[in-house]
Amino acid sequence: MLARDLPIPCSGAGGRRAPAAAADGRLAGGVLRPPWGGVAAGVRLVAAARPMSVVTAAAAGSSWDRKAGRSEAAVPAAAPVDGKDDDDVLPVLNKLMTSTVGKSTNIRWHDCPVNQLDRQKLLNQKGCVVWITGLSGSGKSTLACALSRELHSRGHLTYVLDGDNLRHGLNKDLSFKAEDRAENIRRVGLFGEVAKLFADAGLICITSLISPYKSDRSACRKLLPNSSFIEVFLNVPLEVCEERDPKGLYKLARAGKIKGFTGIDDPYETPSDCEIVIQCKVGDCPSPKSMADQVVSYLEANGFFQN
Ligand SMILES: Nc1ncnc2c1ncn2[C@@H]1O[C@H](COP(=O)(O)OS(=O)(=O)O)[C@@H](OP(=O)(O)O)[C@H]1O
Ligand SMILES: Nc1ncnc2c1ncn2[C@@H]1O[C@H](COP(=O)(O)OP(=O)(O)O)[C@@H](O)[C@H]1O
Repeated sequence: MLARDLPIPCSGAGGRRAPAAAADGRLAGGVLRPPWGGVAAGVRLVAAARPMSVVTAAAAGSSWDRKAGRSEAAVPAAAPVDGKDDDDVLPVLNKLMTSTVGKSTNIRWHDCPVNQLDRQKLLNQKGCVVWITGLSGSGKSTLACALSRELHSRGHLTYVLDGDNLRHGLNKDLSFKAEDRAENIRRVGLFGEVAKLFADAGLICITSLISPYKSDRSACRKLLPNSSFIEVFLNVPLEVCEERDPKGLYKLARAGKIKGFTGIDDPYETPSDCEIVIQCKVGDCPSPKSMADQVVSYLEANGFFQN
């Protein structure tokens, strides 16, 4: 089969450069192709900036650090292609552009011409993650729902990822041991597995998980672009949560029937660098609506409702 007959993927490493994207440089890392779809003679193959750990371009002698790959267009370049026929060149280029990420070998990142900025313009908002953390019973789910209702009524697209709900599906294989809690958080936030994907889609993603460990929360924060991780600490005293005890879990934990319950015989590490603290005292707790308004004000003041 001739190279010109090969299907052209969305864009990126193997794709045709879309005129609009080429004009504003968005696909600066894509392969420049002549109209018939081959690789233009003399054009150096440049890998698009994308999150991958190591590019297995052994022949080109390059490796690619994940962080560097994200911030600038690294160039694990192909050998010069001059003088080669399409049929010889494309398989070589394809091989050079595959990578190994974790246990996934020979994979390739595909960029599409519609990017996060385009989606944000469409939605008239900036994608972000509002990460609500606090003890069981502190009101995380209530705040998440109130916030999403408030934002929805103002015309903003949101999606709620609730710890309890996720444990009904995606995370149902995980217990409450420290390593499983960490994995729970990792799937939702770390490596952008879920929350980051939603933020990248341009949505205001609201997560409500106990997320008791600082290290797990800050690992999630590091993954998201500057300022798009907004940590909201529901600072509700244990005695208030225990008094509420809507699921009867504190009672069971106190009776020793649930082991490793957060706040009872498992730690909750209080956030020290969060964007928003919602304070609740015994007998004096803001209403769900006013908690939601506090978050909305933050988003407004920090430009999340502009594209
Ligand atoms: N041992 C133990 N400790 C804490 N919580 C427990 C435990 N066992 C079950 N549950 C119920 O699970 C909900 C918390 O799930 P999360 O995914 O948010 O927890 S974590 O972030 O992984 O720590 C939590 O829901 P919320 O009350 O909504 O926080 C509890 O209902
Ligand atoms: N701001 C609030 N004031 C009074 N009660 C609240 C408030 N927020 C939540 N609650 C109540 O506290 C209990 C726990 O709330 P929930 O949202 O399920 O907490 P979490 O998701 O943190 O476990 C529920 O019975 C809820 O109605």
